[in-house]
Amino acid sequence: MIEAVGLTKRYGAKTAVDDLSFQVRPGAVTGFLGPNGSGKSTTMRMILGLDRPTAGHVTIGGHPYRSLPNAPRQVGALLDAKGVHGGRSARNHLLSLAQLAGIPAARVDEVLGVVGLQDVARRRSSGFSLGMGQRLGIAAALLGDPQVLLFDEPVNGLDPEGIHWVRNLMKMLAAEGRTVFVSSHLMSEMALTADHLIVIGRGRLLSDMSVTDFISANSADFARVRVPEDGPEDRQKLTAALIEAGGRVLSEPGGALRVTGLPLPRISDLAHGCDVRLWELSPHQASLEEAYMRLTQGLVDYRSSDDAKAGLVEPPPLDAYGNPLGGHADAPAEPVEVPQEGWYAPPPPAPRPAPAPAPASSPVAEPSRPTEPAPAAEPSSAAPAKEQTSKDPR
Ligand SMILES: Nc1ncnc2c1ncn2[C@@H]1O[C@H](COP(=O)(O)OP(=O)(O)OP(=O)(O)O)[C@@H](O)[C@H]1O
Repeated sequence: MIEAVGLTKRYGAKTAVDDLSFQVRPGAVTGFLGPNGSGKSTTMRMILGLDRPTAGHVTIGGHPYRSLPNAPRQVGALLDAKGVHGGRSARNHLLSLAQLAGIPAARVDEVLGVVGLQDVARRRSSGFSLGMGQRLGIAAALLGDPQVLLFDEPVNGLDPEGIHWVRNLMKMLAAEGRTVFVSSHLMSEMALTADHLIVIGRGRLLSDMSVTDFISANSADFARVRVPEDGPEDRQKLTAALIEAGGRVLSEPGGALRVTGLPLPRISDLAHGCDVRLWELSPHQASLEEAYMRLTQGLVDYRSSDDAKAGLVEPPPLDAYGNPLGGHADAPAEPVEVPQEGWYAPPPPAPRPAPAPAPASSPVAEPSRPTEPAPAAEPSSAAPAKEQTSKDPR
């Protein structure tokens, strides 16, 4: 087990890691997430004794890394796949590491086979592709058959087959009872690989929970509702009914409605009640990416948007019907568009006030949120996914 207590690292005036406490347990893949510059690599370096904490401490199996007897046999790590002597062959690189740690040469050939580099084992690593370099780094981490493994961005540069292979490898290592701690920016990959997540932002702990709990704590389920394309007035009628019943309605690309705050049977009954046929009524859960974006939206140091404050503006307060307080209750019930650029994450579930008696006039849809950042398409969405691009200018 890895245990950090009050771990802090300052570089001059910059606090890279700020009072971080967490445990990484054996038998599970623990994902380590955070925006660029949030302190993931610094934390990993402190775990491995490569950086000295300014305050706090971190141990592996109860000992600081530097006090572990024969550490390479207990802990394996991939921090930087490029940290290889390019003039050496893959085999010689591993052989030199093995000799330093008293690991037999036979193990070198074994791990070369595990990562699929046996055919290029005698080639100089300077000619390796990014993906081959990653495989060599993973081979080095596995060399001592360690119980604790740390991987910093292990799927960087890998093709889909390679990503699939890394995913299965991580899961297999965890299933063998090892501690697997892996950082990544690929949310879709983390959703498939990790059991548990530790999320940091600006060096601080934001979340430490299972993937499932993380998604449900940071996002809300929603229903997708589609009416026949030849019935715009039906769509409007249904939207008004859904809002009046306390639902929140957004318009998706392709004409579907995204509804939160109402269970599926209730939506079905409301459609039946206003005589509107449905072509689709399906349950959806926000993706890990959407939940992650929502949690970290205020803590991104490097953002590609021209407007650094995009997405940080709170929407105006709503009444029980989703109307802006002081808004126009008699405006037509038109659903607001799901934002089309950047990313969109539905809000976490929040208790709604008890609905007041329905006013005679038709309520309006929830107010537009022009400053809310726009959508990461959720897998089954009609629109193609649009990923947020965060750029680290370093
Ligand atoms: N040696 C150093 N000297 C000064 N500042 C540093 C040093 N190492 C890291 N930092 C700063 O500490 C912060 C955290 O950096 P770190 O590399 O740990 O983040 P990260 O989460 O791994 O980022 P990324 O996802 O981009 O790899 C950044 O602001 C970085 O510029």
